[in-house]
Amino acid sequence: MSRSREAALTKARTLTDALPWLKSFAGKTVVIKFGGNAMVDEALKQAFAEDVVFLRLAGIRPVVVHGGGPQVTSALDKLGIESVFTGGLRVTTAETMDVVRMVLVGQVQREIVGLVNAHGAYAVGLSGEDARLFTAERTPAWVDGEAVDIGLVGDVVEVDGGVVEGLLRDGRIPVVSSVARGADGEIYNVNADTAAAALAVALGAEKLVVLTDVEGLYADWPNTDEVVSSLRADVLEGLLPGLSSGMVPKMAACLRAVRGGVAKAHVLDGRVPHSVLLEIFTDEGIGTEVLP
Ligand SMILES: Nc1ncnc2c1ncn2[C@@H]1O[C@H](COP(=O)(O)OP(=O)(O)O)[C@@H](O)[C@H]1O
Ligand SMILES: CC(=O)N[C@@H](CCC(=O)OP(=O)(O)O)C(=O)O
Repeated sequence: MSRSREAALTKARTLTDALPWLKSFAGKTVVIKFGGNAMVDEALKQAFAEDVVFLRLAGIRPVVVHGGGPQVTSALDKLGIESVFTGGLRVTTAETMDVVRMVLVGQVQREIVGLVNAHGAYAVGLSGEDARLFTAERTPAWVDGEAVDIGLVGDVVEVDGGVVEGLLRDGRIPVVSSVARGADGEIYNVNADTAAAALAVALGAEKLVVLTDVEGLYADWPNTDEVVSSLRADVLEGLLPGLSSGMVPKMAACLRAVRGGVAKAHVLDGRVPHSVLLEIFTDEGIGTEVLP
């Protein structure tokens, strides 16, 4: 067989290999959390935008929930405000909250919307405050079994997904920031992994995909030799109290998603270009999957 014919066949096989996945995900909702640390490279950001547009054109309903922790930290640095994290969550004063809202909704969300819309009229940005998408309740951080007050940090206690459902019905790609109104009228800073899980549950999503800046959950952090490729909710629940910082909200979000009816949650390496497409349309065992 000629070399060009062989190359053509390989390409065709790559496309037909995706067929079973295209069939099983058609019409399904997939919530993707785009992490702040996976968001620092221009080429990766563009690859991510291509992936969500690809999903949409393949008949899947992608919903993006974005982070932006590193971007918030750098804005606070410029203002001379120190960033403090407790149990993986940012200690949030009223002054910090103003910056969080400005950076997440006004900067990071706008940038993702722009990247996606380079491909067509798809992305619509929303804050969790819009149409009361999220209602939050002030939450402490938990350190060694003790509750520690961390200011205006909220957990999502109610989701009104109507606005997102409406956008999906119109063929749009919702891009959601993790800022939420409290039932008390206060505005809260919600960790983006937590917000993504709450939204995935409320929308009855098929899958929650969490992009980050490591290969997945390392079995023996800070040793990075072994990535846990698959774990069940009950096992994860046992591991959670022993996990360190950044992974705590992430793995707790995966647990919340699968316990809330999402078929599978996945932590992926956002540094790998097109990791979302690889996860959804191929058999590659990448990252860490969490099953109910
Ligand atoms: N067991 C673990 N496996 C992988 N990463 C871990 C683990 N424990 C802590 N981490 C840290 O968690 C970080 C990811 O969390 P975070 O920085 O909040 O990510 P993101 O900005 O993507 O939400 C990793 O970069 C790593 O430093
Ligand atoms: C309460 C809390 O910690 N909120 C986060 C919200 C952004 C976020 O979660 O961004 P990443 O996903 O990039 O970490 C923060 O202020 O950094």
